[in-house]
Amino acid sequence: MSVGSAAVLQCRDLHLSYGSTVALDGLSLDVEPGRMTGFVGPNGAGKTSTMRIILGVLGPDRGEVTWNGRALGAATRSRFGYMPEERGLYPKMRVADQLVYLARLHGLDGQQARRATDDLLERLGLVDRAGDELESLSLGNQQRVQLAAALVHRPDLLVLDEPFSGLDPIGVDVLAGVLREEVERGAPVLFSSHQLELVERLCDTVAIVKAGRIVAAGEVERLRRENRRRMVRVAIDGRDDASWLDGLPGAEPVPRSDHERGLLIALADDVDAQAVLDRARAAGPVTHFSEVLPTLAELFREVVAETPADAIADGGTSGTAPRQAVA
Ligand SMILES: Nc1ncnc2c1ncn2[C@@H]1O[C@H](COP(=O)(O)OP(=O)(O)OP(=O)(O)O)[C@@H](O)[C@H]1O
Repeated sequence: MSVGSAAVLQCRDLHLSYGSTVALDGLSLDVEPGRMTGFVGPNGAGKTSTMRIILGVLGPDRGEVTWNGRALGAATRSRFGYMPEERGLYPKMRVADQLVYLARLHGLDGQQARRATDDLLERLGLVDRAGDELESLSLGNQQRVQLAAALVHRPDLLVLDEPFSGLDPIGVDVLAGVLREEVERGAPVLFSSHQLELVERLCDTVAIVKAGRIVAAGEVERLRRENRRRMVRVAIDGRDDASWLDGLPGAEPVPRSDHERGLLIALADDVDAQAVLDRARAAGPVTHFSEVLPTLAELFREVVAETPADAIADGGTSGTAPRQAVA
């Protein structure tokens, strides 16, 4: 993966095994300032392991993590905010007390801790739950408290393991809004998720991991544009059929996964989209013609499917290079 020159956090060539299971096999990842980075990959690909290494919960067998070019130490890590996969707050403790306590552990004085807590309860829509025991809250609200716990010391970086899992759409919007504010404040966010539509909507940058290594990384828009599969959408007034494409090699109708009007057509590399437009115009009045980019979910399926599944089994010599990295 090429190095984003502005990256504040860099994971370089991380290797990690649990006994005979290889979890990370040369994973390199950049987190850049001012960006929300989505960390996606199939189950067991290595996302949680990477995040644990960033936070120092685990040490890698090989490789390193740097912050502004320097090896990570405990002092720097204490400035990170972490939302672990296994949520770890005190079930019987009241929400506000818990946040104040965590803020104090991070070195805030009583007044600062109270102010930070009140501010987060407000931003996360939890003011009226402040005095309740954590375990009495719904899972979605407990998740909001978890995020508050990661934020209470105004961290320099946020690392969040599946922060959106199980949230309803309003909860998603609340968390997403707070994360966006954090990025704007100056704390880059790295979060893992299996909700690819959400990642596409929220993230500036995405890193796709498979079998312990990054198989595609970069700006979401750029990855979608640089995907090899070109498609156009064409609507012709009064025609639903695709027979007007007959005899144009390399232009194939594809099943639609949405409810947009018109015909979706995949183009081979050597097919000029204008040739398709010319055909369409000859067939009737064209009411719509546009380029269609693959969704992140489609891109994910493609890069995950095409990367050799034996990348780990052979000790890492046959891995595919990342498709694209942030320049
Ligand atoms: N404590 C452990 N002991 C043994 N193997 C482990 C342990 N933790 C993770 N693994 C293995 O390491 C690999 C990477 O796991 P990891 O949890 O990092 O993946 P992940 O991408 O976060 O997965 P998911 O999306 O399912 O949460 C998997 O093969 C997993 O089974």
